[in-house]
Amino acid sequence: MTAGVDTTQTHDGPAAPADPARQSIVRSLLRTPRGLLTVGFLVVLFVASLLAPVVAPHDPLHQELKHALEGPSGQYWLGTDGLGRDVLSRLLYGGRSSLLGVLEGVVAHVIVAVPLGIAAGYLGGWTDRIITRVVDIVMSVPTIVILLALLTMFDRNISAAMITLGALSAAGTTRMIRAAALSVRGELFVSAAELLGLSRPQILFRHILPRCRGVIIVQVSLFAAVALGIQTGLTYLSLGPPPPAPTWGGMVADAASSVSNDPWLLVPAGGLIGITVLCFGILGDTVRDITAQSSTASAGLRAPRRRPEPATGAPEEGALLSVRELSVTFRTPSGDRDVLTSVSFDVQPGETLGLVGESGSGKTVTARAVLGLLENNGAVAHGSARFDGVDLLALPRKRWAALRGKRIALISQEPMVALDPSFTVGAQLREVVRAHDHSGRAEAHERVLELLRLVELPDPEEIVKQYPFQISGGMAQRVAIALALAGRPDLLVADEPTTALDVTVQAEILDLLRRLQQETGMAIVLVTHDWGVVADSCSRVAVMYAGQVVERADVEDVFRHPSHPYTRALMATSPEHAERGRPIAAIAGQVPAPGTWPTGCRFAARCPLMTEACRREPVAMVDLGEGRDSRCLMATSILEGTSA
Ligand SMILES: Nc1ncnc2c1ncn2[C@@H]1O[C@H](COP(=O)(O)OP(=O)(O)OP(=O)(O)O)[C@@H](O)[C@H]1O
Repeated sequence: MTAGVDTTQTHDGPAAPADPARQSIVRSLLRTPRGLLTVGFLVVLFVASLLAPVVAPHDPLHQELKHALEGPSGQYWLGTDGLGRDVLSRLLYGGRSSLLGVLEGVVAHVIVAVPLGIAAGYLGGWTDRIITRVVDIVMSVPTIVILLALLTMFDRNISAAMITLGALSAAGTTRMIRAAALSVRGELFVSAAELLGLSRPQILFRHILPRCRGVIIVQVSLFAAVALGIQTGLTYLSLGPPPPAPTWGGMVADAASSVSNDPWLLVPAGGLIGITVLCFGILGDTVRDITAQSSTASAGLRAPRRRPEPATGAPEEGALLSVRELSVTFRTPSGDRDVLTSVSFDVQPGETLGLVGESGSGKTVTARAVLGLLENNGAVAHGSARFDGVDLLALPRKRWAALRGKRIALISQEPMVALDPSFTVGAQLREVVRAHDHSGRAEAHERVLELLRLVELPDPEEIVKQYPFQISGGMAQRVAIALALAGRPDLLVADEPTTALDVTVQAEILDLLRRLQQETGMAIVLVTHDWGVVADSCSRVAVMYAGQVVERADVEDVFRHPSHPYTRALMATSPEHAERGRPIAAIAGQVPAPGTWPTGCRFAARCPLMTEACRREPVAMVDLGEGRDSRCLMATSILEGTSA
């Protein structure tokens, strides 16, 4: 393996493409012709209405009966109404009350929907259940009946009606924002932020809210279109400001009454209302297209949250982390699936434990369950994970905050998804450093540079200014390691930290982890399927197969004498064990998927040593002494060499 890092290298892999979520929605909107056209139209309309006293060519109330019902002319650009009033001026003045009504409704809509939707989606649990029920009830309320009653009670107060409309219609928007927040909550950078010790308000304002802004803009635009339609309808029915005050709805009503004498009169008011409603709709659709990825949030399946049954089994003497009988269930569309059963292992301070196994064997689920980061549809059904004497699986959320990032940290396979693309590397590191050290800006900046030097990143002053998509995968993984080290953790969970990187960078990152471990004395749980990595980095290993640990031992023992046929087969498939000139062996068959596990040994169908006894009943872990365990009936004879 290569030691050290080429400090002249700035890119050790292709840079990731820019994340659309990072780009300003407004900028993207203005780049599309329809976005530019609709935004331009609405801005001109708002400004012209606001400046009506300055820009309107006539007094909107002034009557010139001799000019009644005239068509467009040099004097009256859009003609006159039945009382000889200038239509253009009335439209501009009418726009003030119509657009003000829309604005009032939109403000009420946002004030109600955004906090409720975000709270329901991000906080979940009871908050979500209560908000969802209230939303369901409000959605069944007939809004228009309430508006009509309100206008009768409050003497045609259109502002009260629009504010009520905004608040009542917020129910649907609350649902959409909830779904978006729920999906963002499941993203790895949010888990990583939680794990790095950031507080909930910090995560809410810095990570969740910006990600939901696309959905918010879409919903608000669509609501504005509806609000304008309703506002116009109410003024059409004379439920708004009384005549002669100009309103768009009132102008349509006037035009309708004289449509047989002058059909033109319907065109300016009707056309303007139609185009404005259309513009709000197109605006919403365009923003939806731009933020398609983030707005297609789905709530997903949720597993019942239940307190895991405590596991028996004493922790190993002096262990920093002691996982016992860990079982995890996922709720899937085809029913509940056990994905882990009775996983147990120990990690001593300062040591590296390798979790090894084929794809789908349950390594990542084990790591995430221990860290309290299971996806929404997953739940720990049984077991314990004692960290320094405290059972992590039984910890309430609040007490997790005291451990996350400070005593336990995570680095994942995809460094890019663990970094929020909306912020520079420096901003993200500073935020985490300040959360841990409670330091000032300057002090935090110094610590950030120190961390970047610690992970051997060249030119830290430059890197702090970069966004994650501007740096390479290898550099991003170093930043992720720096983030993890910010809280000076005792335990680092590294989930295949080099899988997404190219081979030379993999070696550098593993060297870096080893050096950091020697310097800081932290323990590491290293998830990998690479025996080379196990040999180089781990002191102990837990081999996983189909949701179980099938062998636990010191690394030297495993390499010298594997006691489980699966370990033997897995090692034989490792490129290091391939004989020159021969193809790398593969284990015949596949890991059985959760839900299809046999009653007996789960490896039986692929095992060369399988006997009838193996299929009969579940195989328990056999203690082979000297810290070795194996889930194989033949383990002793394999070690004694009496089995082939
Ligand atoms: N959210 C989920 N819902 C349902 N099943 C899941 C979920 N997450 C993981 N699983 C299942 O759990 C099993 C173990 O997955 P896990 O990701 O832990 O495997 P792994 O050993 O880490 O594999 P890899 O090396 O490919 O990452 C797999 O069968 C997987 O399909």
